Amino acid sequence: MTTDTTTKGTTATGETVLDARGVTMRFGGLTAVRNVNLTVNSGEIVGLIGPNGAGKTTFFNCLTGLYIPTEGEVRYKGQVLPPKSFKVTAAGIARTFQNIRLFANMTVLENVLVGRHTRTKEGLWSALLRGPGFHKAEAASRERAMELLEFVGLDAKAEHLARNLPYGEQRKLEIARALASEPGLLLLDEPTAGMNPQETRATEELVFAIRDKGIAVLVIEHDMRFIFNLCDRVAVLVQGEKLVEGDSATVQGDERVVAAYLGEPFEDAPGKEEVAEVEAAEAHAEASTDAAPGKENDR
Ligand SMILES: Nc1ncnc2c1ncn2[C@@H]1O[C@H](COP(=O)(O)OP(=O)(O)OP(=O)(O)O)[C@@H](O)[C@H]1O
Repeated sequence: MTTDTTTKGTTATGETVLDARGVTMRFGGLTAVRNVNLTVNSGEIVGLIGPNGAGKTTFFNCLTGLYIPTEGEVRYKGQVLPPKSFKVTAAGIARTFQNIRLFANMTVLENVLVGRHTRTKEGLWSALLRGPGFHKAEAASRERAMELLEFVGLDAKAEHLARNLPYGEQRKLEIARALASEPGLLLLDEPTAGMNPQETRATEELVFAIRDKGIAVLVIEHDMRFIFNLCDRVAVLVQGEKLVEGDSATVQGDERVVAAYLGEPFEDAPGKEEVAEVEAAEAHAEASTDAAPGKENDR
């Protein structure tokens, strides 16, 4: 079923950042992801699309240590990933979630600082004793967090509570928090869900800017315009399997992708001829009813 028509995007620079091989995830009798291979190279933005329930988020969870794949292997820069999400983050993969997961009662800045914990060396005792090492590390973290907030356009709201941000800004904050772990690969799960067209456009620009900073991106999205504008390469999952992979034009023009989204016509669905036959029979029946004697009496 799997067809690879991979073409290299113009911005792809070669090094394989993510290499998922034969990833399968079963939940009891349900195979949510079946034997999926996917690579992301440095400098690339890769899209993962598919109808609802196709297995996209499950695949993301297999990449980020939230699930241990039933079969298969995931490598980041050549190293097999440990099956724990905090270790995956420490290795260099960060993600955002389909349902925003911020600390609602913390400030915008604090949320980003939380995202930096995998990159700070200062331990618990240092934090409790608040020695000079702690203060230095904290100052450096705050500076970096502010840079990231500026990057996503939220620096002016650093002291606002996360819960008071409009929805589109909460999504930006999630991205800033993910970037705080200084990843080499960023996974975005439906980053434009619930956004208006302007916010979606701004998110597109933000993802390009992230890629330009040397971070590879893998993105799940239902907004096809966003995906096809953005991605060097797009993989299509259908019922847990990779159906097609290629550049935007290849994927858009593939009849199997259209069929997967719109649904195949029923095998016995009426064709044009059958429809014409039925219409002719109905017209005939109507004409004979009009000409029937009882009809004249009704007038
Ligand atoms: N923890 C789980 N236990 C059992 N089944 C699950 C679990 N997580 C996902 N599934 C099932 O796996 C299949 C794939 O779900 P998944 O959420 O990965 O799809 P998706 O492509 O991300 O869908 P959507 O676009 O709607 O978010 C679905 O049938 C779903 O019900």
